[in-house]
Amino acid sequence: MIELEGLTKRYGEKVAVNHLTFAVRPGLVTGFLGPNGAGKSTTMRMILGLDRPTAGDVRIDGRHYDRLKDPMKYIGALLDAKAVHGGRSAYHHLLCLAQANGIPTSRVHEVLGTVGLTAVARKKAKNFSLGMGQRLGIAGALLGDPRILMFDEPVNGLDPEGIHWIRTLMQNLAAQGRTVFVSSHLMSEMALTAEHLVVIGQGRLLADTSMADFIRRNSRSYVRLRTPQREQLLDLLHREGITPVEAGDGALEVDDARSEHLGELAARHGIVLHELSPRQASLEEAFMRLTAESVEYHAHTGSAQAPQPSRPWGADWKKGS
Ligand SMILES: Nc1ncnc2c1ncn2[C@@H]1O[C@H](COP(=O)(O)OP(=O)(O)OP(=O)(O)O)[C@@H](O)[C@H]1O
Repeated sequence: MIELEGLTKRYGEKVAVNHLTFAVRPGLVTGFLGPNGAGKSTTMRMILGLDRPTAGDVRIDGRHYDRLKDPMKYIGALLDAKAVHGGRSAYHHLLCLAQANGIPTSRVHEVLGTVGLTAVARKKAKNFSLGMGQRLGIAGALLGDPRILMFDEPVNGLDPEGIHWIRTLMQNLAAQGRTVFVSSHLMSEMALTAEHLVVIGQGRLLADTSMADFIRRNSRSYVRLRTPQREQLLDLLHREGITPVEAGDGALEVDDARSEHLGELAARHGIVLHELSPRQASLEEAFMRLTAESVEYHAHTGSAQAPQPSRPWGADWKKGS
């Protein structure tokens, strides 16, 4: 279990992590989500005692990282896969780590097998592909057979096979009862991997919820309507007890409605429709809406920009679990 309490980190004027309080529980994969610059890496560095909190506290199984005897046996982490001495072979890299941390050599062979690097164990790490480097970093995290594992953006830049492998590995580690905490800025990836979600934006906690709950609340289906007779359509919908949402581009959205029903209703009242389309909001869209206000750098092209919220989704379930 990892427990954060009011964890805060300031760099001068910049508040990178702002009073974060949550717990990462064993037996499941917890996704740590946030847009670029949200404070995920800073939080993970504080968990590992690599950065000092400005305020607040973080404990690993009830203790501070620097109070852990043989910390690699409690918590294994992959923060930066490139942080390897390139001139060393995979085997020697892991052997050095094992010897420095009182871990038996037999574990080196075991973890090389687990991550599928046995055949290239004697090759120099500097010749490794991105995927092989990630696997080596993960082998290092697994070396002490820790109950807690933490991975910072482990699938960044990997091909689909590598992504699938890491996803399965994390789920297997959680199924063994371990605590698995993994950061990402991709909601779609987390939806396939994590059972629990912690979302942050500009260092602040935006959501701490089960994935099932997030999906249930955000699998919004709606019908999009566009008409040149907007006022008449609004009046008609209100008379029928239907409250549409303004889409921002002149269109109207009606939640949980059937397009046939709305189309027939408009036809009966002689209202022309230019659009009548059933839609399903994606989880990625829900995540972008949740974090829209806390994204540091927006793209300025319409297509790449986060959708403008027609209403603040997620506002009603912040921190709900
Ligand atoms: N050493 C530092 N000095 C000053 N500012 C920093 C430092 N480290 C991080 N920051 C700032 O703190 C904020 C959080 O950064 P952090 O790297 O933790 O975010 P992140 O969520 O991991 O982002 P990314 O997904 O881009 O890696 C950013 O605005 C960053 O510029």
